[in-house]
Amino acid sequence: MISQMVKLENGYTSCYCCAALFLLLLLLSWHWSRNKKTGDGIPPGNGGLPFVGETLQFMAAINSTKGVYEFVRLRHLWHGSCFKTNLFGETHVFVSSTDSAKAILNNEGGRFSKRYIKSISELLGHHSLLCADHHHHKLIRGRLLTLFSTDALSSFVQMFDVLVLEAMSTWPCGPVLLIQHEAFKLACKAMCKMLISMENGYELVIMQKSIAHLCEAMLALPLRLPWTRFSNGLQARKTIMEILEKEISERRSGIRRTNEKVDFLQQLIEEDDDNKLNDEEIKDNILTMMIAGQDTIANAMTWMVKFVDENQEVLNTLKKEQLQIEKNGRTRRDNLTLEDLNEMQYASKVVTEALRMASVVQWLPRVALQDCEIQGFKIKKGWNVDIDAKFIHFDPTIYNDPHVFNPSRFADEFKPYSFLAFGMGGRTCLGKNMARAMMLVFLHRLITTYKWKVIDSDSSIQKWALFSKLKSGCPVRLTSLKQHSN
Ligand code: HEM
Repeated sequence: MISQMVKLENGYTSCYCCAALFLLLLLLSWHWSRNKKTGDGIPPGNGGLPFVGETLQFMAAINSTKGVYEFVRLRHLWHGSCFKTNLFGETHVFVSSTDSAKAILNNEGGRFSKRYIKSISELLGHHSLLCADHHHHKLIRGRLLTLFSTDALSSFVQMFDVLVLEAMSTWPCGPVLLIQHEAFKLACKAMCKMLISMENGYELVIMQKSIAHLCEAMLALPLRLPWTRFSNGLQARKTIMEILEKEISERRSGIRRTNEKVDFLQQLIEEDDDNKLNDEEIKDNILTMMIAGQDTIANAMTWMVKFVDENQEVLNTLKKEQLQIEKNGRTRRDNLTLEDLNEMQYASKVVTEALRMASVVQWLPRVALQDCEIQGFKIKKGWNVDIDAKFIHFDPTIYNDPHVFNPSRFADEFKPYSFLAFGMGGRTCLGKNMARAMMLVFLHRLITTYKWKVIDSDSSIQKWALFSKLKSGCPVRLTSLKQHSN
């Protein structure tokens, strides 16, 4: 009995000791990092706990409705415009001046290269344009660039307009409609059609679901247990890879032929250049373009609808322009063209302002390839350097009243490297013209077909979202303009 009590007591004592030791470590680490002087030229910041750094706080932000950027925003408040932290066992420095953005984005391959956290590169694949090292990236980007020609954009605009009109013809007036959901379906359809000519049916539904799971897993802890988000993401990648593999082999064997050789997959398969991409590279990059071009665009469109709804003056100016374009005749009968989009001067500024304020991609991840200095701080080789696009987009020294939605601010030239929604330099978004075109088509059809009201003004952010995403999904009630005018 006594020996049992002694055992129990010993058990309690060791528990207390462990807890006390843990608390002590926590306090020491907190105290050390808070009081750390920056006399050594290293950016200020909290190193966090031994081994895990500030990963737990980062994950807590991802799992909150303030969104992952809250982690970054708070540290800017505590430490200033450039700070250092430790995430997933690696050092990250967040930089936020246009000069540092210029130096880093223009120096691709010299002192800096791109680097995503490991979980992202595993989900996208090692040949993905987004994750490839400098040399490999140059080769793949060269191949993919040819797919994004003006001719391709021109036919994409008409195809996307058809999809938008088709979708809108099913939208109910009266009941609540979630813009986020509709925009995601539209973007998914457009990307699947453009990339692999997949238009309808079961496989498209599987594709939509898999892409959603993959996006959710991007920021998850890379735990391979069967029930984790990360494992679900890996499973989704496997499903997409299998669909692509089947598609490639059917096309190669002649079982399936796309009538028009317009889709991206067919163009990549048929290339007969010495430097053509192999099947693994093709699959990883088709997947990359699907991911790069869906959640981003769906979120950007959703924020745009919210911002415009909240700014009646903008809405009125926009309506005037778009109804005039419609009145000019073409868009009632035919599909929108690239030329029509070029006439949308004000709408184009609305799109740019929505992209600035939404800052869908919040920072641009790079890695330092050698010791260097940024914003007056020493950066060591191997550190991750994240260019904080959102901070720059809301910097009051660059944009007056940055929290006001004011498309007219883009009537003037803007400061170089102050608009980073699509990045800049050698890694600029390949689909940026496509994305802008999609937003213009969507805006034109929405404005000229409906009156709408957003019925939930909540700006909370969706948990676990890689790209800034509205939790509410932007619910709207639509009234048809056409019924009124008929
Ligand atoms: C509103 C929608 C979009 C936004 C905000 C956006 C934003 C971005 C950003 C910030 C980057 C990374 C730049 C960097 O790290 O320096 C990027 C890269 C990329 N985006 Fe987009 N994007 C959008 C739509 C699209 C679309 C529709 C496609 C078409 C398939 C696309 C394809 C790509 C590709 C392939 C890359 C990798 C470029 C490279 O590393 O060379 N994006 N995008």
